[in-house]
Amino acid sequence: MFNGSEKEERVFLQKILERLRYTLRKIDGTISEHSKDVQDFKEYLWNNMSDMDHAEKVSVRQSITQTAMTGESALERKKRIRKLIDIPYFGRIDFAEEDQKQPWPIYIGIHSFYDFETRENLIHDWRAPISGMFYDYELGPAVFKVPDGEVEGEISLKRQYRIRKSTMEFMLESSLNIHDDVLQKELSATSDEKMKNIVATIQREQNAIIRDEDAFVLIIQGVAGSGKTSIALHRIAYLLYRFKDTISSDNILIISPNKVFGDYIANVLPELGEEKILETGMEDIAREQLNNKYKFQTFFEQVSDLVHKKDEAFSERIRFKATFEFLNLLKKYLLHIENHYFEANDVKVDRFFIPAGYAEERFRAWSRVPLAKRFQRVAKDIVGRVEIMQKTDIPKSEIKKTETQVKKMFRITNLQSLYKDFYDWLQRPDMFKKRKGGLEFADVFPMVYLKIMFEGPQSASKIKHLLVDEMQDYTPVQYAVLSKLYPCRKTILGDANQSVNPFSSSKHEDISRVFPNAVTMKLNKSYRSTFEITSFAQNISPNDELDPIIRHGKEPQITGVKTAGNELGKISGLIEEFQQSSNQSLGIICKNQEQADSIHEQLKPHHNDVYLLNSESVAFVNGIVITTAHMAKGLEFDNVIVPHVNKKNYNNEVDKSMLYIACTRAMHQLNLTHCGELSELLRFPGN
Ligand SMILES: Nc1ncnc2c1ncn2[C@@H]1O[C@H](COP(=O)(O)OP(=O)(O)OP(=O)(O)O)[C@@H](O)[C@H]1O
Repeated sequence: MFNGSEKEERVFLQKILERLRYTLRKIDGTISEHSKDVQDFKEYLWNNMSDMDHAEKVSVRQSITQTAMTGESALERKKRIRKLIDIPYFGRIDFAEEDQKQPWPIYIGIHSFYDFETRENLIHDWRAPISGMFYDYELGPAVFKVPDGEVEGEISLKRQYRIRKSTMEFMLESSLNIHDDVLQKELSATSDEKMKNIVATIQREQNAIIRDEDAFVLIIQGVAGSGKTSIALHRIAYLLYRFKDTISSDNILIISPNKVFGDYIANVLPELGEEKILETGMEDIAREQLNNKYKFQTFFEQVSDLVHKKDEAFSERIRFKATFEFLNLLKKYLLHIENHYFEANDVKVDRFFIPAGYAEERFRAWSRVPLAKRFQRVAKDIVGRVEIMQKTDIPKSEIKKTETQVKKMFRITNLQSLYKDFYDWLQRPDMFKKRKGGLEFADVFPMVYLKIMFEGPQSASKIKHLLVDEMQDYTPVQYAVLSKLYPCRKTILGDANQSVNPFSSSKHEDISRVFPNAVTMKLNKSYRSTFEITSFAQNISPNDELDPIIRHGKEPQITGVKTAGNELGKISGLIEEFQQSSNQSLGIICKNQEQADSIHEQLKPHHNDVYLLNSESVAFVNGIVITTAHMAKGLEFDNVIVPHVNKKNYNNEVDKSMLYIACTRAMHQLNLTHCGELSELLRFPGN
């Protein structure tokens, strides 16, 4: 067998490293040659400019561009080879096609490595079709796809390696549960500053999602810690590889909940050798679509208001606008205004008169054009007709006047008045309430939707794939807006159990109603937390489908104390314990920002390295972080402390969501503290 023993594998690794280093030296040589060539061309151009004709100058400039481009791609290759020198590969399968006797070893890494001198493909990219078998099969029969069908064969060996800084730390021979052993090691490690790639341990059900090429809209419903975000980013890397001729990183947009989350995940794609992708948030989209004309409450503020005060009417308005039925009402209203709000009149401009009937006929004829755009078209038709009749051109000023007259035939054209009118038409004027600081957040997207449908979207988008994370926090109207703005392929992921606003959360079934052809895939295995933490969180918000990974750790601890001072003392003690441990990150996760601010103020004098994360923050930091459940969504910490879990602080549906999110952020250790009676939400056997 090729490289049968571990000793042979270690020798082979050295050989591969040698080839990689040799290639790196060659690339370095090429790069300096190219930069010298560019320099020479430039000097030549400079010195001979006056004697050269136009064609000659163009030709030299083209050579400069060409050489510079070749130099850049050499630089790109250099980056990849450097990464491979650190970790050349992480897996191997030996595969024999059906009619072959001898299996053929396939080493799998983050990138491929083709040795141009020996003409051998020494390392295969994890995204190559053949590498897919590493994730999908154990020993025995296996299949992979090729452009004209499938190749069947047999896997006779499967190995995993952990190589770091060019040194093999361990190598594991495949038996049925080997995959689990390596996975367990990865999951037990302490957290990193940024989300990391998981190429070496992608699980079969995750691989199916990463490599899915059929679904136009793919919805991933996954339990907390099931790898949704990781998988979605690996999927993007896969799509960029698979469709490199038609899609590049600037054709992909991710909608993420906040800047901290964006920063936290920003490293995954570059680690996988791809460029960063564009990122935006729902509020930015709304601001752009509304041309920055309207002030509005942010989603964060809406959730804060909900957490702070009980205002049944406010909750009811949110609930009402978060249903699929509400989206249908908006659609019906648009139909209603199209049919009833245009009252054609005779057009009388300085030199001409056109009867109302013609304006009416033209308005109906343009039925495929958004209402607001039709005014211009109708005016143009009217002017065109007059020009034919009068055999003369109509001056611009009269065209403008015609347009104004046509526009006036529509009962309401101001967006905000139209939006208000919608509630009058519904006979629910109580559902629209203006607040001091601008629109309520629940009104923002219905208004954006109305605007897009009334006026048409701002501009055609270059986005070819849209990624929506934390899907549970967006309403059907928000999805309808996304579908109008980005009529491209989509991957939408989230968890209905982790909504920060249960009054306006969406389940995958709700989202499927907006995208009827969407394919839903589920991830039920939870990887982030120890079995003990996952079981604890399950008691707060049970989910029968959740399948926890069996990795054991300390039982979560709830500590009740007599005074607020004692609670702070307990938290301080836990911080010291953490500082003496090997763990890297500690999240102190509060219910709302005031509580986070207050704990921060009180802890600061004793611990100068605590960092407050709020909605203004733009970057994630490792270490001791004090934040809210809302901000912590999507993030993870080695240790988590949830303070103030008393009856008064955690008692309703919103609180339950916050508590669940907070607890599921913990990877290895979870502590909860309270002063006063323990919250009912935590009264389950064992507490
Ligand atoms: N196949 C895997 N191999 C190694 N680690 C994994 C794997 N799948 C998930 N993980 C780890 O599990 C943790 C959770 O992953 P991720 O944050 O992507 O999950 P999520 O479903 O988006 O979580 P949540 O919804 O709770 O925020 C991360 O530490 C990730 O590295």
